[in-house]
Amino acid sequence: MSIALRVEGVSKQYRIYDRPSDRLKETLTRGLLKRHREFWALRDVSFEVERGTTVGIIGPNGCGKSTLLQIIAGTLEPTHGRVWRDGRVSALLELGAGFNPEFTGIENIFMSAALMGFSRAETERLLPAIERFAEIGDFIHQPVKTYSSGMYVRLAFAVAVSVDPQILLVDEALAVGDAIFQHRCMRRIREMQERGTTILFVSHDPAAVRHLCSRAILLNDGKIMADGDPRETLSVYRRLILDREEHYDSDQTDRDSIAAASFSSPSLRYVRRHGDGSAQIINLEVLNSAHVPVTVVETGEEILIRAHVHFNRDIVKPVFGFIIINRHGVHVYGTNTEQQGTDLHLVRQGSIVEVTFSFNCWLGTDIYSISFAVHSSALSAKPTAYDWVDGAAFIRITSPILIEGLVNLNATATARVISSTNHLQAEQRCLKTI
Ligand SMILES: Nc1ncnc2c1ncn2[C@@H]1O[C@H](COP(=O)(O)OP(=O)(O)OP(=O)(O)O)[C@@H](O)[C@H]1O
Repeated sequence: MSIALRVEGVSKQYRIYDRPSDRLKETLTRGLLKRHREFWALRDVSFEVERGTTVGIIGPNGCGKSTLLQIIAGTLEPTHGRVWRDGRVSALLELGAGFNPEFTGIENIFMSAALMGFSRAETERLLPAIERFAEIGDFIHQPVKTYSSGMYVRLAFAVAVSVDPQILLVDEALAVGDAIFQHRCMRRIREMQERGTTILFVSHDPAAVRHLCSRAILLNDGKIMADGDPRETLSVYRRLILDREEHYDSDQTDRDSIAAASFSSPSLRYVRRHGDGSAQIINLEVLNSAHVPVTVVETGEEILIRAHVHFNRDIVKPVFGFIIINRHGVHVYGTNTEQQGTDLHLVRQGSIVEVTFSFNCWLGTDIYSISFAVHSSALSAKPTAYDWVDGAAFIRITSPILIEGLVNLNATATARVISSTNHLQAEQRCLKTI
């Protein structure tokens, strides 16, 4: 087992001052007049992380997650203990951490890269990829204090993933990005997992922890309360929350994180696309039963996925299909015209084909992207994608009731009392007599 990261007996003490003037008084009296209370945000935290694994860090507000991540990133000194890391660490910390608000986006990129040991020439080579990933246009030349939180996190994430780190630390700031960006981030995180990057992922989103992490650590009051399989750790977390009688539980957190993600109108400009160009998907819409475009759909509602495809050459038996993908890259449902027995024998060059799939959308609550493709038959000797667009549209599924899991199986429930206490006592008396 190769270790990428070791946290040894880390504790962090903060000094709490009730008023700003108390700090001044204490400084002026060189500490003779003690005006602070001591507060331990972390107490004797130790763990190791195996190289190439993804570990989730969860816990209630104020339990020390961000403090721990900052100490691992090296931006905060522990009061006791130490951290050993093997390889370049790049961190997407809480909003506000990391960038200088007065510097422009470009200046902050150079500053962050320099802190990670990159030369100016190396950073210049990274710039186009960072700009492309962040996609904040000319704002990259403006001071970051003028950025919205979404733009800030786009730039911070773009920098964090473009420097090819061996260890990536991600604080939950990702929830701020819009749906398109969240999908892009999740895809990039998965690519990095495949390349063997070690990832520490702080999140309040149980679904994200379940899908991304092979292990989860629960922090509570600055101490490790559980460490192991994500499902087991999440269930300890759920019990903790219930015990504390807080106003939310982890399912609510699921819903909060979905609600927090603002929705952008879909645009084919922003998506991943491939194909040999024999046909071109011109547009894709999600419509409700009244044929009105929608981005928010209630689970079970009838929807139509409608695309218009232009043909640049004659094509025999083109197949049109879609896949619905959740935030974690899980293909939740997909079908195509070949499977549905809808056959267009020959489509002539210059034609535009309208394709419509309609169904009742029994998905669980989440944000989904829709990939749409036109391709040759899966049975053909050399299957070819004519045009394939990932993230062609985005929908958010809502539900009036809580739904656990990926799909809504629309269960019904019945319950009835089949034995009253009196019957039970009578039965017990009979049993004793026997
Ligand atoms: N600079 C500071 N000075 C004093 N106390 C601090 C400071 N930074 C954090 N704390 C306290 O330390 C504790 C842990 O904070 P931290 O931000 O690490 O928690 P967290 O688990 O990330 O919380 P959240 O889920 O709300 O982001 C909190 O009680 C917080 O108020």
